[in-house]
Amino acid sequence: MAESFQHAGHSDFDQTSAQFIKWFTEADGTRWSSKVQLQDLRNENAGRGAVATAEIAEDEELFAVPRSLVLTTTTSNVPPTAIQPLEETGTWPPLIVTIIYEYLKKDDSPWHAYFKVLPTTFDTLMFWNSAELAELQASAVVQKIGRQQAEESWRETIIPVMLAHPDQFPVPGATPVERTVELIKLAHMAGSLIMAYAFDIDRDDTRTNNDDNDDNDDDNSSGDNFEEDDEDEPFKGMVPFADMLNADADRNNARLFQESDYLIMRATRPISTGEQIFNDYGPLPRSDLLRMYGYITDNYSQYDVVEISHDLLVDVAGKKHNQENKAWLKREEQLDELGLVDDGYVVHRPEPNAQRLDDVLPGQLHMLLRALCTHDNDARAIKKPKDAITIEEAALLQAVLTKRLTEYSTSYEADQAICEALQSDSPSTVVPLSCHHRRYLMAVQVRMGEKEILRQWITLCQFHIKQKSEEMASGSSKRKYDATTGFQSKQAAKKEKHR
Ligand SMILES: C[S@@+](CC[C@H](N)C(=O)[O-])C[C@H]1O[C@@H](n2cnc3c(N)ncnc32)[C@H](O)[C@@H]1O
Repeated sequence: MAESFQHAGHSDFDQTSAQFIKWFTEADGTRWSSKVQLQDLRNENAGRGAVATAEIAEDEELFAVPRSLVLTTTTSNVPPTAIQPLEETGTWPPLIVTIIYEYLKKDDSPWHAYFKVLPTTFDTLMFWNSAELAELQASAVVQKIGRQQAEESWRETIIPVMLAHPDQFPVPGATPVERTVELIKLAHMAGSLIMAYAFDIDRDDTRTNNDDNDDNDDDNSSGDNFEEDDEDEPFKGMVPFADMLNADADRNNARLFQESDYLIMRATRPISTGEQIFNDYGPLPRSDLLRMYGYITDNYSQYDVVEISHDLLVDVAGKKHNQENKAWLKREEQLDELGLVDDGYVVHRPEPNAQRLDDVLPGQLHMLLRALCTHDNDARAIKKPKDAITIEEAALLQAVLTKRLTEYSTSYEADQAICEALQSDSPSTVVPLSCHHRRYLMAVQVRMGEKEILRQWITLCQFHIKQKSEEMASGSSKRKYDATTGFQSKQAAKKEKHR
């Protein structure tokens, strides 16, 4: 839940919701089912949310938003002179400027009642202080926040444009430096609204949703710095009411569909009376959910990931300081040409019933392990491994994961004790100074999830090594037996060759 909600009294909060509903229902062309109610869910730390007041059938329309009500760079009257200079900067910067423009117009903005229900402060990682971020320990998400890069980019793009139009962007400050400070604060607010509230607006007749981060948010991984310039980058807009829906992993039961004149929210499952209506933000790991939306729930833990850096892999394999090792450098170049080298590799949480390393190890990681384990005088070209993971490869992976685990400064068990204390009657005793209680708990839960994954993978490696060793042992006693008969099977000979 965004922080600003916490301070509003019940009547203020309800009154703002009522004014927003009135504005929405009176706007030209909107439709809204009487079975959908906007509710105060602050007791669940979830701000506002939509709840079903009667049984809703699958596919039933919940509400419909005409395109004219969607806040975009084209529906707003933001001066073209403020938008045109940003044409080459992607979708985010012009929309940030548009949101700031409408926000500063206050009562004169057609979206005034809508802004009243939108937060101005957030719990997303962009707004965590250094003590709170430190509690995420070695989570790779910390490197993805990009606050400084965002601000640097804004100083070159949107800030000059807004400073050049002081009448349209009236902010306090006697000097451009002072006004820049105010505009940066507003850009953080607008950027965070886009991150957590905006939808991809397809221009053709296809489905749309604010799960723009579906593919684990690669469009937004650098999107924190709000400087996308990908030609395929989707057009974005703020869709009133649709963005009042919360999300919760597999409890999601609604989706936004795009038609030529309308964006329509429909139920994707039957929804019972009293049930919350959830949109789908995508299968996000909790680290990214925290980064982009500022909340987590246990239901998202199934999507958690850990990142292993390329440097760590190479380091543990003993190749890091091996600039003289021409064989390895050549192999690394080959891997790069095949598009297999990244700064980091994502390791997903194994399915609960996963038992075999061979079933869960991604092909890319297997190829890297194979390349790292290949003997230096083996000049064969790198190919996708067709055979099982070797003991050496599993041992290298286990060593990498074990080292990765040591990068987190507390043990899983210590975190478990912290979580229990935080959920006890006197939680404040364990909250470090300068940390907000809820943020601290979420950070501990995220780092625990990552440690859990590392431990699960280490167990899979250990099991694999044990099993392979047993197979080898029984294979060699079989060969001994075979030797007496003078027979060695083709398969055993092949296995032998690959060891
Ligand atoms: C698209 S908005 C949904 C409306 C929001 N609850 C509000 O009151 O403005 C997304 C934000 O809602 C909150 N949110 C969404 N789903 C949630 C959930 N399951 N639990 C807690 N907060 C949630 C987070 O603050 C998130 O950034």
